[in-house]
Amino acid sequence: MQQSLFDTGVITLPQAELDYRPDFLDQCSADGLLRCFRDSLAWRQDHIKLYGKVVKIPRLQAWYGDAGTQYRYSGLTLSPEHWTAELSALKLACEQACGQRFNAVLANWYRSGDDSMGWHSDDEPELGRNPVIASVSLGVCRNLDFRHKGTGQTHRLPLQHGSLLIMSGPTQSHWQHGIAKTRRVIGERINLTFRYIYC
Ligand SMILES: O=C(O)CCC(=O)C(=O)O
Ligand SMILES: [Fe+2]
Repeated sequence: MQQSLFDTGVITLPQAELDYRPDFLDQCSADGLLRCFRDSLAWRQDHIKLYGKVVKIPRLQAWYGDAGTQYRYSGLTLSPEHWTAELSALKLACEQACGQRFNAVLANWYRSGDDSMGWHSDDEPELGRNPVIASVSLGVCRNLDFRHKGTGQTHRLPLQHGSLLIMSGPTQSHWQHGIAKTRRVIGERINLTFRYIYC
């Protein structure tokens, strides 16, 4: 872990609090965690209902957390798997970087440029007001796009292997974010968003 108290990367957008730390993990730790999470997490192919049709979510996901932390998303409810040693260690590093506790993590595995995540805000009631979300990226660089709900302003943030993005304050109230598909032939990426769920 390479971050220090002075190594901050604030991104200035209206009505958002974003702090991007590209060097959160050293190369060797990031490589090891990518392999470890890909091979050992309880990946699932979930389905959601979209305009009355059941469709595959365009990525694999896994939900880990303390007992009682449930993940609700588009009519889907996931119960948490038990923390693994590697996830717990990464959670601790995120807690130290953010100065706050987390009790759950959503892992997303984008197997290729064909996998994506649609526009959304992490604003479910169980996250509380102005949630702090710590997002760790491993694998190929993908763009996280932001779109302001009122003005339509957009901002593109490439998320590097081993980076940490902290979203906090009013970000989720005023902005949506998503990962677009890309036609470039690219490899895989795993993203982990650590959250605090009120339950
Ligand atoms: O893959 C990413 O960087 C975004 C993940 C995300 O927005 C989420 O898990 O809510
Ligand atoms: Fe999100």
